[in-house]
Amino acid sequence: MLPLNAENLSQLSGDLAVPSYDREALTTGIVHFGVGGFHRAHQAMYLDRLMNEGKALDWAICGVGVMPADRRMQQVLDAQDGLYTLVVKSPDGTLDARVIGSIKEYLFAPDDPDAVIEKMASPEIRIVSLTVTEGGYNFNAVTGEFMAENPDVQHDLAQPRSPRTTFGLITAAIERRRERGLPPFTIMSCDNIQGNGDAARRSFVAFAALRDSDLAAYVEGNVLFPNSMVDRITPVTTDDDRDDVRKHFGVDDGWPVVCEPFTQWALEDSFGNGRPPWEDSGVQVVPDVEPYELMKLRLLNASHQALCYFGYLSGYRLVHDVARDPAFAKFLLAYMEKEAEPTLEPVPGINLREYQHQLIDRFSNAQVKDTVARLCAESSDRIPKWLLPVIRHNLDSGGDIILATAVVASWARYDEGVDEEGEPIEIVDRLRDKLNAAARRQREEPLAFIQDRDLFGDLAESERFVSAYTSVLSSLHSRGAKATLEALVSGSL
Ligand SMILES: NC(=O)c1ccc[n+]([C@@H]2O[C@H](COP(=O)([O-])OP(=O)(O)OC[C@H]3O[C@@H](n4cnc5c(N)ncnc54)[C@H](O)[C@@H]3O)[C@@H](O)[C@H]2O)c1
Ligand SMILES: O=P(O)(O)OC[C@@H](O)[C@@H](O)[C@H](O)[C@H](O)CO
Repeated sequence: MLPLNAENLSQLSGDLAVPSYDREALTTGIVHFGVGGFHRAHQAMYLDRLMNEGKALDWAICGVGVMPADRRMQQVLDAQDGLYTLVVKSPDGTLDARVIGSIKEYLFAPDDPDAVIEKMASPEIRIVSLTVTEGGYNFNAVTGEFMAENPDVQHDLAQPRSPRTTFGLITAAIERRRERGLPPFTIMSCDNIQGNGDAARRSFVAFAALRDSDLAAYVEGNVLFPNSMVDRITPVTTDDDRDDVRKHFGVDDGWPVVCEPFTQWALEDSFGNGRPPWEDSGVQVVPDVEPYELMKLRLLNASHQALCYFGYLSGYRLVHDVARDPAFAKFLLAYMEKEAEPTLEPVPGINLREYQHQLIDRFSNAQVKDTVARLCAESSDRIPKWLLPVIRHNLDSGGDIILATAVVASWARYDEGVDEEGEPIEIVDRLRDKLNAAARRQREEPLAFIQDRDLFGDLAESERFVSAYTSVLSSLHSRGAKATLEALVSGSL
């Protein structure tokens, strides 16, 4: 079995496409924080497309990991010269696989933060991009305020020369470039947050302001933060995925990526120091990304939350099994059509009804094997950003709220940490202890879960919301998830 690395590329099977460009000749133009599955299925893939056409050869990526768990990515990518296999899985079982070559280097920040700062301070770096999860921006989802009390942020403020966080590292590089008379890089967020560029700007300016006001003014006035909508369902890589790559392509890849065929990226053209010709690789470069973002977050991402807790409590563990259950498909379509769509503006070039049905098809792709567990993780970073805005909008406009509210109640039921068979549920959430403690009180105090103002703001003061929420929660307790979902679909709840 051939290990995947630069030396072995020429010996790989003909079924596996490999970079047609000279990787030795690439120069690095982008530093990317959070090299996980998604970045490797999306941005790195778009750049690899360009490079295969002889373009963007000065925009190779230097990956950066800041979390302890990222050491594994460093080890794998170092051993593989930055190469990995991207396997695109169609619903009919067709595999389209290629080795992606656009990541040239990888730095693990905890080993040498200064090397990361120095890399970003070098003139050839013109973009710093991010997929550091919704929680990575460190703002309160209700107030939007940067959470200065975060101990890692406090560490970086006390020791600005050896920072730990994305904010500390990137801000130090902005300062160093400024001292050297170099123009700043653009900071490009690719996370699932509404106004992700604006949110990144707020967080970076707020962090800089905690250091000094002049630095904050410099970031605010000189660094550009394009907004973007990014989309491609990319599950967590499994050992079966590694085995499949060995079996089908005869190559030993320590960390391949599997994803669906669909991919979309709508991006604002707001770059201060150059950019690759993204539009030549299928990226939609648009003047205003907001309609695309709201469509994607409120239809796709919020539907993921709509299916995951009800799905888990109904005994499902794989997303396609949930989406193929007719009661679930009806529930998701009803949520999208009756509650999410009325909150959206028209989206240029997109028929929203077709988009909704296409989502059910995408969720139903059995080859991708996305897990319900992936969607249930870090809910406290997702529900307030994707679903609660739909509820608030409809409370203000007098629109329907029962289905979106039911999703919140299903999250509260899930966070009790025990399923309908009495088996433990493993809650993965940085707020797990607090959420679990509140959810465990709710059989006696039905509002316990939603009284957390950091997550729900003043929603628990809305009579209409509380009435819908308590009736669904009570049904979840008395009838269980599947019967509750069926009652919601039939309109009897
Ligand atoms: N997986 C998808 O289907 C998908 C699709 C569209 C967008 N996204 C976006 O990409 C993000 C990452 O998804 P993924 O599937 O690659 O996940 P992943 O777990 O494979 O990778 C996440 C990366 O972010 C890093 N990270 C997490 N918290 C961080 C923090 N506080 N500071 C710095 N780095 C941090 C992790 O260490 C890791 O490198 C999502 O949260 C989402 O915003 C994902
Ligand atoms: O990865 P997250 O945390 O943004 O959210 C979980 C999923 O909803 C998300 O990953 C989707 O699969 C993705 O946004 C599809 O493009």
